Amino acid sequence: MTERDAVITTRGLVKRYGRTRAVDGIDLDVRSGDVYGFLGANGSGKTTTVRMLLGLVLPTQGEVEVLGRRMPRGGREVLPRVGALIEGPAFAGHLSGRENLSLLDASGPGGTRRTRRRRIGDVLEQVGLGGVDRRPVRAYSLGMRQRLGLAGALLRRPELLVLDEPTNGLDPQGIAEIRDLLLELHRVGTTVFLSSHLLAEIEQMATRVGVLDRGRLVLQEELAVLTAPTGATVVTTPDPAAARAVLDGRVLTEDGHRLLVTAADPAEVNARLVAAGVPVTGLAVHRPTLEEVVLAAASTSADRVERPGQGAPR
Ligand SMILES: Nc1ncnc2c1ncn2[C@@H]1O[C@H](COP(=O)(O)OP(=O)(O)OP(=O)(O)O)[C@@H](O)[C@H]1O
Repeated sequence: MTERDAVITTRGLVKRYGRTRAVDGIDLDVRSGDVYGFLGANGSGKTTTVRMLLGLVLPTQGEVEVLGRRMPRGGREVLPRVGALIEGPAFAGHLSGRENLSLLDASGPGGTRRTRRRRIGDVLEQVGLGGVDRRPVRAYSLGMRQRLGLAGALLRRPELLVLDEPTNGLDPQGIAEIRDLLLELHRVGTTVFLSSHLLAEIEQMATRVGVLDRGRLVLQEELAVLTAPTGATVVTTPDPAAARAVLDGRVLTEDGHRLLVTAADPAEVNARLVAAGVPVTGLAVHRPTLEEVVLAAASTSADRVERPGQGAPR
């Protein structure tokens, strides 16, 4: 793969609050075209990191570079090119979504007045709030506020989106819509930095993953590399004992009718079993799931990030 431009780089980034090391020496490497999934349990330091990236919190130690500029010094130049959504975006409750976006655009740098109306209309449509844009924000659900926050992040058509738990408060349909929207923005060239405590969300969206565990980055790698074939084949058979006899010593694990076999080529395993008269009902190249990878990297963090079908580990 060719080296893509660095979009976010941190070196030895630390944030201490009294005796708490909220962020403990992390080296982030986010490149142009990534959907970077920043995975960590609640309290692992994601929000503190995001705030430092945007120059909202000063690091205790270490360096941050965003779009080639040191932060927070380069903020005036960099921030107009970045769309950000951080926990619980603040809006004026008595104003409509459209009015809030208008205020937001007028107060920040780079929001040309001439194009404001059109840009606001576009982003409200994009996040699915086109029909309710005149309702006061105090009548919005949490999910609608989250969408409005995302609309605010998109107003300047940013090169980089930095989103802290963007699907918080959304129902499954809302989550799927935001996922599709982010993937579409990524497709047209936006780099996305996405923090989440949801393994499934990161696995579905990210091209590159960073795992934060109690302030430390315990894993950072392309998702495709993390979940690359392991060189084993998963065989499903109604007669595991017979399969085990035929495959003589190559069975790594057996789980009911499912065997994990040392063999990179499922066809070869199939041919041997079928030749010996052992029925085969399923064959697949084995790949680890993100959950397994996270577990191997740091058991403590995997215990604490939320897996599919679990409640939030607070
Ligand atoms: N302003 C602050 N003062 C003191 N401690 C703080 C402050 N902000 C964060 N912390 C502490 O730093 C640690 C990391 O918090 P942070 O909010 O960054 O985690 P997080 O991964 O974003 O979690 P969540 O998803 O719950 O927000 C926590 O122990 C938190 O209590």
